Amino acid sequence: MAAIEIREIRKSFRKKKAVDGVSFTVDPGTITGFLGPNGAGKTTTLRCLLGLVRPDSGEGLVNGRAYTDIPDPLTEVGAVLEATNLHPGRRGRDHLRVVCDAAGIPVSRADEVLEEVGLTEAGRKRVGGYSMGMRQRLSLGAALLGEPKVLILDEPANGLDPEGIDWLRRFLRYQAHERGVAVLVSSHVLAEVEQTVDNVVIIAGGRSVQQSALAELTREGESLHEAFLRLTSTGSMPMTFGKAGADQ
Ligand SMILES: Nc1ncnc2c1ncn2[C@@H]1O[C@H](COP(=O)(O)OP(=O)(O)OP(=O)(O)O)[C@@H](O)[C@H]1O
Repeated sequence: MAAIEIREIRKSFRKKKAVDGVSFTVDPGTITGFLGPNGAGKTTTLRCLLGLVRPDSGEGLVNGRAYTDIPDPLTEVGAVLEATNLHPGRRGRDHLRVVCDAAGIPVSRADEVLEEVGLTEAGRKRVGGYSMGMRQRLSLGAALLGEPKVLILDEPANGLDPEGIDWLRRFLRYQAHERGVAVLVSSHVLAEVEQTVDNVVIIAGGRSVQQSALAELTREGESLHEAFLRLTSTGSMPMTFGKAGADQ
């Protein structure tokens, strides 16, 4: 059974179609990059999967169940959609301990996880003083508390410096390939995605335009960046700048 299954999800906001029939699966032990231009419908799809938005039709399943039907979701699914809902006055370590308490997870996991995400020292400081990269890592840490076998991450590389990005790549590969976790990760950092993922799902305008192994997509020598532009480009971005461009 697939660890994550998206079945024909459709969602409109007012009359605008945000997601228009997206389907794909993610198997245990694999990393799938979920890619698409701005506004393609990635976050909406992930929010439907996590029960935060009700799709108009279709469904998202984790281990064969809707997220909202999972009794102890943190032990089955780790999700980070945005790293902003952190209390600025709370210390990083306390944030994790509060999550443990609420989820019935032993608080000793907080220190283990701080070490895993490289925040052992910083865990004693208040989150208000964290950089964006530190917030990302703390949010990722919170997602790991229940030792889930499914990870769903929306733009986890946002705000990470090169060392942080390198760490994230090794971390995701460890989770998938050593621990057997199913990882679904959206990203715009294609050079990084290319070095990290096993499979790609590319959507544009709410519809799937590619689902395959990364190796299959780039088999003809095309980079992921080139393939992405070929599959998703609308030609709506200006190609020239300044006066010369304006005159043409
Ligand atoms: N709550 C909402 N209300 C109205 N429109 C929304 C809402 N959420 C998303 N949309 C619209 O749905 C479309 C898809 O948005 P979504 O955030 O899912 O795209 P995305 O692929 O995650 O984009 P990005 O890469 O820019 O984060 C966009 O046109 C967006 O404006």
